[in-house]
Amino acid sequence: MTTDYKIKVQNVTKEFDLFKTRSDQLKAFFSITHREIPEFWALKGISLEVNPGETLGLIGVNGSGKSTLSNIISGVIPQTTGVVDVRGDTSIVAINSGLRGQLTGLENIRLKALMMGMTNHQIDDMLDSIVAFADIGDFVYQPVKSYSSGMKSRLGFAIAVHINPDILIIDEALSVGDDTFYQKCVEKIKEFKSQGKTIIFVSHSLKQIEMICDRVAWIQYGDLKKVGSTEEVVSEYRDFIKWFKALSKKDKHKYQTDAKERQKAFDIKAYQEKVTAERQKAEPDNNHVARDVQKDFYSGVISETMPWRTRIFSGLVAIAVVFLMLVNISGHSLSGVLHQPSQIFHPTSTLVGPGVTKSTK
Ligand SMILES: Nc1ncnc2c1ncn2[C@@H]1O[C@H](COP(=O)(O)OP(=O)(O)OP(=O)(O)O)[C@@H](O)[C@H]1O
Repeated sequence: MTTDYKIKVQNVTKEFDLFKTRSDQLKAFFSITHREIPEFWALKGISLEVNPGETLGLIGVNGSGKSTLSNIISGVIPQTTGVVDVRGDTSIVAINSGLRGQLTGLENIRLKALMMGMTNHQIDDMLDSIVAFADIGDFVYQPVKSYSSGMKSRLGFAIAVHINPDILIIDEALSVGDDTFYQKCVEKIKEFKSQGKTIIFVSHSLKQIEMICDRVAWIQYGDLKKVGSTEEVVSEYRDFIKWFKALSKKDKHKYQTDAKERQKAFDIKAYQEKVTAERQKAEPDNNHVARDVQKDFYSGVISETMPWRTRIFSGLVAIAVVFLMLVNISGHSLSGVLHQPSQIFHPTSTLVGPGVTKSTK
């Protein structure tokens, strides 16, 4: 791995819990161990780098993990383990992400630009240009939830290119627009490339990949199958698609089911041990390899479950709140109850009617 990368992804995994109900999700959040919930590993340890000014294509069959990886790189979702080092602002254009359905097109433009640190004055200056690029007419005044996927894509792309990010991530956004819009986007992407910007381009269209990308990463059911020159990787991927298409319906189903089963059965501890062993081999004099790998795996990660200390603290706060409520209801002073705790069960007065109390003493 080099040091002058724009994006580095190292040993990145992503686990999704396959909850059946909302209450299962809530229980798992508070429980000490929630491993009885089925796991699904959308990414099983991806390592790659993107160089400054490079356009990297992401290809792979449906459900292979392309969107998960691009969402992690753009900070939309956290990784489960691994290092994600992104040197610059990212802007992601995806068919179904980034825009708030309740807000109008104009409000979305303002929100996204404000989130990127622009001032209202700067936003006013470029508003007309964004609206003209999106070319969605009066729909710009309507809530985004009423847009077609092509319109969402147009608006998303228009916003993303105008806020001028260092890194542009395009996830299938060109596949839903019409030809005129597609050409406009391609021109803009070329302009970005000539300005030396870094682009990650996710697409099922190998023609688009070949036209736009300098290198390609092929993601296959959570693994990085191959990364290399566009020509080489696309050619190998085409061979795979040809082979897959030639399978019988039953064999296709088996191939996909086996891959998904492996994603469910993925053992993160075994993977960490494998990475540790490999690094130890590469760095025989390093006595702290296990510690370094543990740090790389978990230090940059935001836990989606409540950490132990937070659980204990939240529990103590909840007990204190209930205790103070009971003291208040009992009518005794806090010091009195602390002195003689049984007082909490003997209120000083009882309620006999609306706003009327009767002393029990
Ligand atoms: N929130 C989630 N909960 C559970 N599983 C998820 C979640 N998001 C994604 N997945 C699963 O993770 C895997 C990877 O999904 P992802 O959307 O990254 O694939 P993709 O390569 O972008 O697919 P496509 O080409 O169809 O867009 C899929 O099996 C998907 O079902």
